[in-house]
Amino acid sequence: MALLRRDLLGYTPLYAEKLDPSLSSIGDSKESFYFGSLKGVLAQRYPNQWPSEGILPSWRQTMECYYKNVLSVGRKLLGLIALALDLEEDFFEKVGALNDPTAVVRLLRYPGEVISSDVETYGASAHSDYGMVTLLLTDGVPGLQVCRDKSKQPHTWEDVPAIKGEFIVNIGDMMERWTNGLFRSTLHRVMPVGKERYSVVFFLDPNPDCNVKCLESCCSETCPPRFPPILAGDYIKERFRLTYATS
Ligand SMILES: O=C(O)CCC(=O)C(=O)O
Ligand SMILES: [Fe+2]
Repeated sequence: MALLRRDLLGYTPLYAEKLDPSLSSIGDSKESFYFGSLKGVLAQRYPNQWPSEGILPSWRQTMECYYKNVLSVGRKLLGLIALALDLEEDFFEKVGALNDPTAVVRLLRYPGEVISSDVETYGASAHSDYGMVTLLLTDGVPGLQVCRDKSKQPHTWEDVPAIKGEFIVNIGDMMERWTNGLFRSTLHRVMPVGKERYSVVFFLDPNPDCNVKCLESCCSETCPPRFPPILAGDYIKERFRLTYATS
């Protein structure tokens, strides 16, 4: 397939990904199309894999327009998160996170029919997103569930309603590392509901060279950093390696 993912951009087939690597299922029951940066060093290093204009006229322009708009919402949201943490509004700009960020849109399709298998198959198995924040739109078909307290076993899952005109926002793992757990990343999953489902996800992750290090205001002698500093690029690479280990 011409658009099969290169550096994860383009098309990802059914079952290629397993968001919860501890499961023994063949993979998550969904297919997707990824695209990322439109300009800058990352765009040159990881070029998008667009379908030809002949096959999908105006599709690329529509997607690029969405990308620019959702990225500007994401930047604004991070400014508000910085203020909530008593930091300067442009903190995430200043530490280089938003200078050529790893910002990716993912178009997802979950098929309605589920393969019969002894092993439980999910649309998206339980996971938290890797980066700073995720902005999610769905077509209103249920399936998305969230676990409010991921430290408590067994996990309790709640349905997340889709509200027209609103984003569902997930905190990512790198935000959890930065804030020493003050902002906890959201454990979530997508259950198969026997109905086709579409969603559009925007992952806003730091530039790969950004050092994600516990904020001074979030640690003390009695509450030391729970995570060592890590380069965002190294962290994301390892998470992708585990997620696609079986593909
Ligand atoms: O499709 C959804 O509602 C969520 C997808 C998701 O969690 C992901 O791709 O990380
Ligand atoms: Fe997710």
